[in-house]
Amino acid sequence: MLVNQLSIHNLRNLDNPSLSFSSHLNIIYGPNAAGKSSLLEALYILGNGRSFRTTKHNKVINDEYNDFTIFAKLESSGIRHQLGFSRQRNGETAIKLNSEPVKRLSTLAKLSPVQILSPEQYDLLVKGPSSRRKQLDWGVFHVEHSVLSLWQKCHKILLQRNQLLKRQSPYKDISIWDKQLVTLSEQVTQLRQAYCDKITPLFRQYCQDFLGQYDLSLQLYPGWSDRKDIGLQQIYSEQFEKDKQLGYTQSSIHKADLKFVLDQTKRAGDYLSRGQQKLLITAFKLAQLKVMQEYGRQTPLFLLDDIGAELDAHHQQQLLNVLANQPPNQQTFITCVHLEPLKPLIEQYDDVKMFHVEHGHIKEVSVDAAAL
Ligand SMILES: Nc1ncnc2c1ncn2[C@@H]1O[C@H](COP(=O)(O)OP(=O)(O)OP(=O)(O)O)[C@@H](O)[C@H]1O
Repeated sequence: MLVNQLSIHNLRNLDNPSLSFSSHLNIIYGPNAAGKSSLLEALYILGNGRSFRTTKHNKVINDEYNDFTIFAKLESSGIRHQLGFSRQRNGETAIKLNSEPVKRLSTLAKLSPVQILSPEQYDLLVKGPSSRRKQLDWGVFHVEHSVLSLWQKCHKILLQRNQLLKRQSPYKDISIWDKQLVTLSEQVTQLRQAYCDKITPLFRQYCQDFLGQYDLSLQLYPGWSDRKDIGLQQIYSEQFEKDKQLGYTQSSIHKADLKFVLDQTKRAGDYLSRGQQKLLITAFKLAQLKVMQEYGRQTPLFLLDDIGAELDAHHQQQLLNVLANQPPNQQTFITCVHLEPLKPLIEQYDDVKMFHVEHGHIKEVSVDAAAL
C-alpha cells in the first residue's frame, strides 16, 4: 500500500497540513514536541481506526475543535482510492472510501495495513499477554484475512457459553456449544501457529544480528493447556465446575499469548536488559514486516517513530542497514530529531522526501536545504 497524498485537519498540534509523499522513504524531522509523531499517528489511524499512542480518542482531536479529519489518496493492491476518516468528540466516526460510507474497521485494515515501531511498544515483553496477542493477530490477519470471521464466530459462542455459565446452566446445555467452539478455536490456533512458523526463522535471524549470542525464539501459547494427551474438548468438560464457579470460560483463544523465549524455556522479559528488550522488539517488528512483504496481501506502510531516541549508535546503524535494503514497493516514514545519523540511509535512496516540522507546521524541504 502506498499513501501518495495526505491532508490532516484538527489533529493534535498540526496546522492542517496537505502533503505529497515519496513512495519509498519519507523523513520527518524537527525538535521535540514539534508534531512529528502526530503525523505518524494520522497515518496509523488510516489503517487501524485508532491511535498507537492512546486509547482515548479525544486526546487526538486538537483541543480547540470538536473533530479531526484525515483524508488520503492512496494505492492499495495497485488500485487508487480516496479514503477519509473523521472522529468527533462524542465518539462518532465516519469513514468514506471513494465517497462511499464504510462501516467496518476491518475494511480499513485490509485496505491500508500499517506496521509501526515506536517507543510505546518497547515494553511489549513485560506487559500482559493481550498486547502481544494483538501483535500476533495483526500479523495473522494480514497473511490470512479469514482468521477474522473465525475469530468473530468463536467470540460469539464464547459470549453465549459465558452467559450460560453465569446462569449456572447444567453441563448438557453448555456442552452443545463446545463442539463448535473447539473446532473454531483449533482453526484460529492453526492459523496463529502457521504465522509463528513463518515469522520465527526471520525473527531469530534479526535477533542474531542485533543481539548476537542469545538463543531467542517465539512460542505460541494457544490459551489452554498445551499437554499433548488432552484436547480442548476434554479440557472444557474437566474445567466445567470451575468455569461455572468463575462464571466464564478459562480456556479460550482470548487467553493466547505469543511468548518470547530465551534458551527454549526462560521468559526473555525476565532476563534481557531494557536495551536488549528494545532490540528484540525491533527484531520482531522487522520480522513481521518481512512476513507481510513475502506472504501478505500487500506490503504495509512502515512507520518508525523516534528512530534515534532508543538505540545506541551501533544498533541504530544496524537498523538503518536493514532499512536500506527494503524492497522497492516498501513505503517507509521515519521521524527523528537529528538528521545526521540518517545521512547514509538518505544517500541510498533516489526519491527520498524530507519534511521539517516545527510548532505543528510541516514543510517539505529538499535534501540540500536540510543541510546534510
Ligand atoms: N489534543 C491536542 N491539541 C493540541 N495540541 C496537542 C494535543 N495533543 C498533544 N498536543 C501537543 O502536540 C505537540 C506535538 O506532539 P508530538 O508528540 O507529535 O511531537 P514530536 O515532534 O513527536 O515530539 P518528540 O520529538 O518530543 O517525540 C506536543 O507539544 C503536544 O503537547
